[in-house]
Amino acid sequence: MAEKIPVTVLTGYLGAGKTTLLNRILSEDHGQKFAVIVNEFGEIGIDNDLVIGADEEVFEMNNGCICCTVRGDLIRIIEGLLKRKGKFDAIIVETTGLADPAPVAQTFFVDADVQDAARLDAVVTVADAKWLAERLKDAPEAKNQIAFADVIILNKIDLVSEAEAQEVEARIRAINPYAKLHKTVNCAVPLDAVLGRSAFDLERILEIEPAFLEVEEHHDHAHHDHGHDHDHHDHGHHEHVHETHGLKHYHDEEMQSVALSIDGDVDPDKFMPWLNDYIQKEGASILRSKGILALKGEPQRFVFQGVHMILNGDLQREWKPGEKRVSRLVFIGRNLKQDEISQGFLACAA
Ligand SMILES: Nc1nc2c(ncn2[C@@H]2O[C@H](COP(=O)(O)OP(=O)(O)OP(=O)(O)O)[C@@H](O)[C@H]2O)c(=O)[nH]1
Repeated sequence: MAEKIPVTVLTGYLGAGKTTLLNRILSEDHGQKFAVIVNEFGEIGIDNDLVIGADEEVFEMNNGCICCTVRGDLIRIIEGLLKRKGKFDAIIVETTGLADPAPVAQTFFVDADVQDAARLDAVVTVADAKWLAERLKDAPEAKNQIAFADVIILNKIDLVSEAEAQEVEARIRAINPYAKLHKTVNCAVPLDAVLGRSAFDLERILEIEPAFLEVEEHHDHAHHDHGHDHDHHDHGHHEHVHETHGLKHYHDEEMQSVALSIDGDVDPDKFMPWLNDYIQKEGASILRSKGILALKGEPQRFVFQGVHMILNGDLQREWKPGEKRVSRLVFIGRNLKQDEISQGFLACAA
């Protein structure tokens, strides 16, 4: 039988550094050809544009709720890829920061065609050394991502003290004592630390999730009410738990995204102060912000990203001839003031 294509699932909470790691993998001189599948939260495909070489083999899945639709989508995309077998040495799936990695990992164990041709190589979780401890308190997905990891990249070590780094590592170890852990700045790890691990250990996952392989037989993805037991628990912070295929998925209902787009340029003298002020003021509830903007009079695209109050942005490549100059922005966070954000941004139009 032909060798199965290895699949690496890249997960990690919002802003931890998944795209940074992905770009590192893709830009290294490895002589391999990867297919990249990106799932994102928010309505506008910004992540896709931030991935190096995004012009070629990047497949996007734009679903809010990964647990309900992703498996069908993922299976469809992977089946398409597998038909082109021989063209790829490996597949990398980057999940949204809010994803529970379980249903993604499940795909490789429950769909017969996928199972025949592809194997899950490893779940790689990028964790933000500065924010992980907070997220473990309020975001159940963050905990699941750690629990499911075969490899943990404890990133942004530059933002914490030695003692804080040890503390966060201890918290990780309390959840997942087995994963290989690398402490990094900008996800600087050797490629073989994340790829070709043959590390996804089903035995261990079954210890965490005994129901992992219990799947409903006649699952109909086209049908909206497809037999999930929506099991609502009130733990005080509006999380709810889906019992899907015998497996629990957590959702955080306070988490929202606001995606905005201006058909044209923004005025940098208005936009920059607005963005900086707003992020300083509301950064506690804005987990993640990103944008690609056309600044008036500027031939290059301005790209910014933020995690809470920390923002960074720079001019990247030029707008291509024929490429439409649009200004797009996404904020992801808790209890966002949608109207305020929208009015503030629209007022920056040039
Ligand atoms: N200080 C510091 N910043 C980092 C490090 N790694 C990444 N960043 C920055 O953190 C921000 C988020 O990084 P991304 O790689 O986009 O994170 P992500 O996990 O892909 O984010 P989402 O796709 O929104 O979930 C960017 O502004 C990076 O430049 C690091 O080690 N130290």
